[in-house]
Amino acid sequence: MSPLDAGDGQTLLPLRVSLIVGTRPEAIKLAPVAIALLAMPEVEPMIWCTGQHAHWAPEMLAHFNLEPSRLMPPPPSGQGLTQMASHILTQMQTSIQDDRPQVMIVQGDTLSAFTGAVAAAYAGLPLVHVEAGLRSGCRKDPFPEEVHRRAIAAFADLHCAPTEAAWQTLIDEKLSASDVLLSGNTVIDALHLIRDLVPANDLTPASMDPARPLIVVTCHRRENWGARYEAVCKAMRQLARRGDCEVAFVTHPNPALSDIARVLLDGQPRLHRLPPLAYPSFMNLLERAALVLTDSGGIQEEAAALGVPTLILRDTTERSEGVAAGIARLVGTVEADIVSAAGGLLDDLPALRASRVPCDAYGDGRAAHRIASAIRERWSDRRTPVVHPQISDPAAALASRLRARA
Ligand SMILES: CC(=O)N[C@H]1[C@@H](OP(=O)(O)OP(=O)(O)OC[C@H]2O[C@@H](n3ccc(=O)[nH]c3=O)[C@H](O)[C@@H]2O)O[C@H](CO)[C@@H](O)[C@@H]1O
Repeated sequence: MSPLDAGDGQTLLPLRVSLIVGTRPEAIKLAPVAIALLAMPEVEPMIWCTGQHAHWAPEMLAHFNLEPSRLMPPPPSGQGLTQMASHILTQMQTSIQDDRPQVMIVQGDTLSAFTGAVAAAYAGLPLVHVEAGLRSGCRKDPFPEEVHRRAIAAFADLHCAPTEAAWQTLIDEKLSASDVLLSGNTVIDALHLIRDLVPANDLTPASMDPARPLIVVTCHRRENWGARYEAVCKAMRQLARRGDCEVAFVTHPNPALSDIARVLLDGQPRLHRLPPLAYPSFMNLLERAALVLTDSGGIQEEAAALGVPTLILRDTTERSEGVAAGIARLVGTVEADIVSAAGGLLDDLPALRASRVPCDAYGDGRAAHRIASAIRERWSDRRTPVVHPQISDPAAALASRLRARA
């Protein structure tokens, strides 16, 4: 029987599923799900870019040979969370009216994920939450992600937990086990896919000595803006001055950060301020790192999968698996603490290199397949039959025309 055949001679249209992509990490983490759904003839995936990262999100999708089916107009720049949310929510309503999805998917904890969940609830549509069940334990950190995660859990019908701990969190929050899927994190699928799709791309600055251990740094979370960000930059300056390592500080285009970065990072011989990198290039850099310092969620997961020891530039993490496995450690954002933690590791390079053991706590690279299969199984009955135009009785039609002439 064809996947488009209902079995009683009736032809069914594919299930229309919209994937909400707002930011760079959502594009990376939903690309494998879109690819898995595209491989299913019973499903018609549609990627909606909300305009939150208007330029970055489509660019990241392109690395996976994916194109958005809808580009919403970005929220006007310089707006606060409330105005941005209301702009995206209005766009979401128009998109639902025009494209008539039958299931919606959101990922993680961004503003786009949150507004997508609200829009699905208002439209009465089933909602899938990818990367469900992460909790930092502190409602205001990271902000606003932690409140978004908790709110999305209240709207979702299928919760795709990336790890056993996340699965247990959702069960402890009294969700029915039949609505919680232990899928694994799709970022691990993305990492494998990108290695297959794009040739390795080495963007190391010529001034970087490949013989020295490489430290990769990213820092841009909202709660680290201001004095904390300055402290991180100053710590990197101190580490670079040791002269026995190369520091690649991959920056974020937010002017509130890039201005500070330029002032505090430039002019140091072993400290390299790099612009945001394309996903394949960033993965290439991460693979070569001896140590990573980051406040990013996705990078904690990717570094663990690659076995790169990680110092987390935050006071809490919702990704406790890496810490439990010993591949990651929370160091916060106090300058002296960062220098002492990273310096201690660099002082014993053989031990640092020996600790480079890939950790599979975040998934096995098959998360997207599990999620796509669960969606197909759960909501195939929402597919609508093809409506054929009425075939009229030719004799009756002729009789009626003759009657009309008479
Ligand atoms: C701490 C936190 O709340 N983080 C949330 C945030 O992501 P997260 O903190 O991961 O967001 P980032 O902006 O750091 O993006 C990380 C991703 O971008 C890639 N990268 C990074 C730098 C670069 O130059 N080029 C590049 O491609 C990394 O490989 C990684 O895959 O939104 C995600 C999407 O909902 C959620 O899963 C995370 O929980």
